[in-house]
Amino acid sequence: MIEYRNLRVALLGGGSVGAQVAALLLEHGDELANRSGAGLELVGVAVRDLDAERTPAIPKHLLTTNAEELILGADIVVELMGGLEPAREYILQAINSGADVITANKALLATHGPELFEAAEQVGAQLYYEAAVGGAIPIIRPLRDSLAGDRVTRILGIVNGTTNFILDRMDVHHDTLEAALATATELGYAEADPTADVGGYDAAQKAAILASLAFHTTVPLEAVHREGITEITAEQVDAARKAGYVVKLLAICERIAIEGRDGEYGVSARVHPALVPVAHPLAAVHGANNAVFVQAEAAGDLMFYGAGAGGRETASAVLGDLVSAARRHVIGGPGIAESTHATIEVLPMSSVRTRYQITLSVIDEPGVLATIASLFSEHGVSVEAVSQSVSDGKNLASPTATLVIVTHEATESSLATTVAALGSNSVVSSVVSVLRVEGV
Ligand SMILES: NC(=O)C1=CN([C@@H]2O[C@H](COP(=O)(O)OP(=O)(O)OC[C@H]3O[C@@H](n4cnc5c(N)ncnc54)[C@H](OP(=O)(O)O)[C@@H]3O)[C@@H](O)[C@H]2O)C=CC1
Ligand SMILES: N[C@@H](CC=O)C(=O)O
Repeated sequence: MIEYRNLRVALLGGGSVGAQVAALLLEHGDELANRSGAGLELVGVAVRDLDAERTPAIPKHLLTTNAEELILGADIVVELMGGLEPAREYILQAINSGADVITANKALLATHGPELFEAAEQVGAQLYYEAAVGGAIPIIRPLRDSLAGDRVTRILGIVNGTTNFILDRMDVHHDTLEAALATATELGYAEADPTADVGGYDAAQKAAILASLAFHTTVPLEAVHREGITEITAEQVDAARKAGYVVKLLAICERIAIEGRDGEYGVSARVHPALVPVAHPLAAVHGANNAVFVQAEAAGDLMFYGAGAGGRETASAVLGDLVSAARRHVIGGPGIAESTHATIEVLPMSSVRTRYQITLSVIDEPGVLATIASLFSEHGVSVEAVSQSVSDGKNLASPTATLVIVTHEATESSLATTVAALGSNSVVSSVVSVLRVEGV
C-alpha cells in the first residue's frame, strides 16, 4: 500500500453538484489518490442550511456554515455555491492563502474572470473551471491546452442544458415552456434562478468564457449579444419542424474579418435561438445534452458532445480538475497563465453575417410578392427561397397569405433595415417572426 501525502480539500456548496462531488470523493478516494499521487481528504462542506436534506447525503460532521474557517488551511478549494458574492470573496481568500481553486461558476468567471486569474497568477496558484462550460464535456482543457498551437476560427454550440431540454420537450412532446422548465428544475439542470437559463444569460456567460479562451483575449460579458427562449412559441417550434428545422438556443463565437480594414480581424460572440436544419448534428442533440463544434485552421472541424447539466455529470468534470490540481501539488511548479491578455476588437452584433427566415402575413393580391422581393433587394439582402401558404379564408373582404422567406447570408444591420421597411409597407399585415438560420 502506497502512503500518499494528504491534500486538504474544502468544498463550498453541497447542492446538486456539490453533494455529488462529496459522494464521489468519499467513495473513490483510493482510486483518486492513485491517479493524483496524493490523498484527497474532504475536510468540510460549507452550506447555508445544516439541516437541509441532501441527495446524496453528506455526513453531518462535514457540514459547516463557516466557509471562511474552512478555507483556512485548505490545499484545494472547490467552489460550487454559485452566484457572484460571496463566491468571489471566498475564491480570492483561497487564492491568497495559497490554495488552488476549482469552480463551476460561469456567472462569476464571465463577470470577474480577469480579476480572479490575475490574483491566481500573482501568487502562482491555479484556477480550474472545466465544469463551468458544457457540464461533463471536456471543452475547457481542449481549448486551453490541446488547441493552444492552432488558431480557432469559430465555435458553434448548444451550451445550456436546460433550454435544450425545454426546446426538445416542446418539439417532441409538445410540452409548454413552463412545464418543461419545471421538469428541468426538478432534475437539477436549471440554475438557482432559472431566468439565467431561459433568458440566455447562462449561455452568454459560457460564450464569454469560450470566446476569451479560444481567441486568447478578454471578451466581456456585456459584449456578448444575448437573446433567450422566452419568446419562442409552440407554433414556431411546430412550423420549424414542418419546414425541416429544429429550434435551438445557440452560442456562436467567431473570428471575423473587419469590413473595410484589410487583413484585420475582430471577434464576435452571440447567443440566440436559431433554426438548425434537421439533418445537422446539432438538431439531434436531445434532452439536457450539449454539443460544441470547434473550427480551427489546422485541425479543421471538431465536435464535443455529452451531458451539459446535472449534478453527477458535472461532478465528473470537477473531479477531473481535482486530480489535475492534486498532480500539480505533487509535481510543483507554476500554474498555467490564462492567455487572455491580448486585446482583440470585439465586434458588435450589427457586423455579424448569417441567414434568416422571415415569416410575414401579407395581403393576398397580385403584385405583393414583387413588392416584397424589391424591398429585400433595395436593402441588399438576397432571397434564397420563398414559400407561400394559401389564404386562411377567414376574412374574404381582405384575404391574407403567409410568406416564409429564407435569405442568403446578410449582415444583421441590413436585415434590420429590411425588416423595418417590411413592417411599414402597406402590403404587409404583420411581421410574424424573424429567426436566424444556422448550421447550413
Ligand atoms: N446544476 C448543474 O447542472 C450545473 C451547475 N453548475 C454550476 O455549479 C454551481 C453549483 O450549482 P448547483 O449545485 O446546481 O447549485 P445548488 O443551488 O444546487 O447548490 C448551491 C449550494 O451552495 C450552498 N450555498 C449557497 N450560497 C452559500 C453561502 N453564501 N454560504 C455557504 N453555502 C452556500 C447551498 O447551501 P444550501 O444547500 O444549504 O442552500 C447549496 O448547497 C453553480 O455555479 C452552477 O452554475 C455548472 C454546471 C452544471
Ligand atoms: N443551468 C445550466 C447548468 C449547467 O451549466 C444548464 O442548464 O446548462
